[in-house]
Amino acid sequence: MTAATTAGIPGYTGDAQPYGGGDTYADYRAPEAGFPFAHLPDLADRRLGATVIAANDEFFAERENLLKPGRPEFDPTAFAHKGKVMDGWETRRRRGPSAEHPHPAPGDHDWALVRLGAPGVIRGLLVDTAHFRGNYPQAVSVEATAVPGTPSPEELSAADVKWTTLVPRTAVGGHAANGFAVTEERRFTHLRVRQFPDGGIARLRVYGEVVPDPAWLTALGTFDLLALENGGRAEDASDRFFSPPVHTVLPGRSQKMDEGWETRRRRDDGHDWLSYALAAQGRIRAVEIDTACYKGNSAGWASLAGRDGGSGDSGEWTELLPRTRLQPDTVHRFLLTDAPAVTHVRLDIFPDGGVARLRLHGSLTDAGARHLTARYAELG
Ligand SMILES: NC(=O)NC(NC(N)=O)C(=O)[O-]
Repeated sequence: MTAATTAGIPGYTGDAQPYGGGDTYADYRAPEAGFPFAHLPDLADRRLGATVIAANDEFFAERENLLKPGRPEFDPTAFAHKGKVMDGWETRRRRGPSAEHPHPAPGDHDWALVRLGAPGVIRGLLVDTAHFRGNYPQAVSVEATAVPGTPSPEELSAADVKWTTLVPRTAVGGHAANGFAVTEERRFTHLRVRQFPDGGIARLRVYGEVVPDPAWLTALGTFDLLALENGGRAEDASDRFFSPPVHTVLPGRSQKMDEGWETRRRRDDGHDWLSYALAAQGRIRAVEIDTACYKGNSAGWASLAGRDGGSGDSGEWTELLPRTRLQPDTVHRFLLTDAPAVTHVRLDIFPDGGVARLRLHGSLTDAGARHLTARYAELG
């Protein structure tokens, strides 16, 4: 069944049909228009260092599957000692206390604790029950908290930890993309996911905006002003055909071609581009343009421009790096002298192709540091 929920996001409930062969996603329930928050980074991305630090039960399938990249898969022939092999987090069936009371109590549930890879403001959640057709949870809830440092599961479970409810106990559907809009304007570090009374969830995605710790960035002094983990954002692009722009600001280097940003082959006389917001106003001193793994399809040339104060069509673009030849599968390094203070940059590539990473090493201006500090305080 499908019921309308908040923000026009469909709410799914009820079983999916038993798998009857063929395309395992043929009857998967998901909104055709996608989710209004799915363009945002996943704060629970393993590539940012997120992890499922604990769960009370993972009898059929391990909790870590919740954050695996990529789509959950289903092999109808795969069985192991514990039962059906499932690509998700799945707990055993709960039983009541006696023959007279064989069913779980109303409040019985399983839980998992998730540390976000980059703390931030959460705008939306996906509780994906793909392939859990008759063994998905009847309902789920999601809570969030902000605990500094690296708390243990025991510390997170302490009575004095304040949890904020993002999703109250809500019925979900089997083999469905159960999405929830979140309106809590707070910076969070950890989530607690509960499934009532038990069952399986394939993936958890936590879409939002990274809010870095200004004290850490100030202590660093010089850092990558564009890195997602530092609060940088890929805002818009001319093309996302093969892989998304956010890849260019992820940690580490690409190991495969699809781990960067690659546009389709242009058949006109135009060129592709990507626009970004820095963590805050800063001065860039060193630029890295990495075309790792793009050997026959690297961007041919690239230029970089910056503006101060606002994205969109306001403000003047200032050239930071003129149009420069790029080599395939190469880290290019450029030093900038006396670059102006900017809040946004634009990477233009000619005519098309791939860029794996863009790194903009520099420092926050005083105004940039003040902006970050104020936002950090405002978000509690
Ligand atoms: N057919 C099943 O999937 N059974 C059980 N689950 C697994 N993974 O075996 C269960 O109890 O939900």
